[in-house]
Amino acid sequence: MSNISSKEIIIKYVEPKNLQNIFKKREKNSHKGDFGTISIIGGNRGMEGSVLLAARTAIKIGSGKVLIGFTQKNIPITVDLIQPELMLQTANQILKKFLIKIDTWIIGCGMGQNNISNNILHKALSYIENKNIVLDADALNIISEQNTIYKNSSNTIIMTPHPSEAARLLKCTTKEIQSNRIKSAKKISKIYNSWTVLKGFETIISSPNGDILINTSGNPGLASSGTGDVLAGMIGSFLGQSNDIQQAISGAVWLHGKAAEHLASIHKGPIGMTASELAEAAREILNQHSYQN
Ligand SMILES: NC(=O)C1=CN([C@@H]2O[C@H](COP(=O)(O)OP(=O)(O)OC[C@H]3O[C@@H](n4cnc5c(N)ncnc54)[C@H](O)[C@@H]3O)[C@@H](O)[C@H]2O)[C@@H](O)CC1
Ligand SMILES: Nc1ncnc2c1ncn2[C@@H]1O[C@H](COP(=O)(O)OP(=O)(O)O)[C@@H](O)[C@H]1O
Repeated sequence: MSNISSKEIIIKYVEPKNLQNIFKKREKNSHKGDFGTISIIGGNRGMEGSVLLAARTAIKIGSGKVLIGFTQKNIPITVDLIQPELMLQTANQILKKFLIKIDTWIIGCGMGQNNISNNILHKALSYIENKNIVLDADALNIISEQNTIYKNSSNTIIMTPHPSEAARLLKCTTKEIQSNRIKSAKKISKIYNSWTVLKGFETIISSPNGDILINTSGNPGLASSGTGDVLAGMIGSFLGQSNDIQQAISGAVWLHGKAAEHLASIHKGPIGMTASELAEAAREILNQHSYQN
């Protein structure tokens, strides 16, 4: 990785040559159990698209099995006709029936901040043990109001705030976050004992102990609804496929940006690029990089 030293920190940049635990060929005798069982919790009324985007992405970039747990009383749809591979449940059913089968959780996409989502987040964070949990969107908004929510967790927590969500977590303004993005990401990691992915132009990744990686792939085509859900799906999917947490997170962030660059190169962006197209492009680039030699 290329290093740029400043007085206090060494900044490293995400580079594909350092992502070999993620971009790799599959063993000939592999089976779906090798590639993770992911559950995505969220999708309140009117925001079902958010979990669908994350889940469709996770399966497209290689997860073995993907379940959605809607934060609603009943499932709003019984099958996703675009991606019928997905298993659809309510969040409560997932926590009751599938808890020990799931190795990676993504919680928060379109989850809302009502009683049901609050209750589900509390349950999930107290029931899940020794797993990877990606906390996105409304999970972060809820936590920012009640930050004692997961004290002493045995789980590895990955927080993926955009600048305004980061501002809510740190109780400051979005402008303050943007004026020192590295410091903000490190601070979130320290306070919440988490990996932090501070999204936006040049996404910052901070490890729980404050090591920093910066990603430079991407373009303004990503400034569009649902691209964050796609990123959450990618991070969760790679976490389910590898034990290398740093590579799983940085690989997802890099691939997300690279997919946007690919779409722009074939004139499907940056203007009008959609989150759904991003997942398709990411699959193409992932296969190219994994099978290039
Ligand atoms: N299809 C769906 O159902 C979708 C649902 N979504 C859900 O909608 C809910 C609201 O999320 P939103 O993120 O829209 O609303 P928020 O109010 O959390 O944040 C939106 C605002 O954050 C600021 N912001 C974001 N990125 C920034 C950047 N890079 N630099 C500076 N400022 C930035 C901007 O002011 C922006 O208007 C969440 O539950 C989310 O998961 C979204 O994920 C979009 C897609
Ligand atoms: N100008 C930009 N350059 C690079 N990446 C961007 C840019 N704008 C947005 N992104 C990326 O797009 C994604 C947007 O995520 P988010 O704000 O959570 O969207 P949503 O809530 O609509 O899903 C993040 O990964 C962010 O880093």
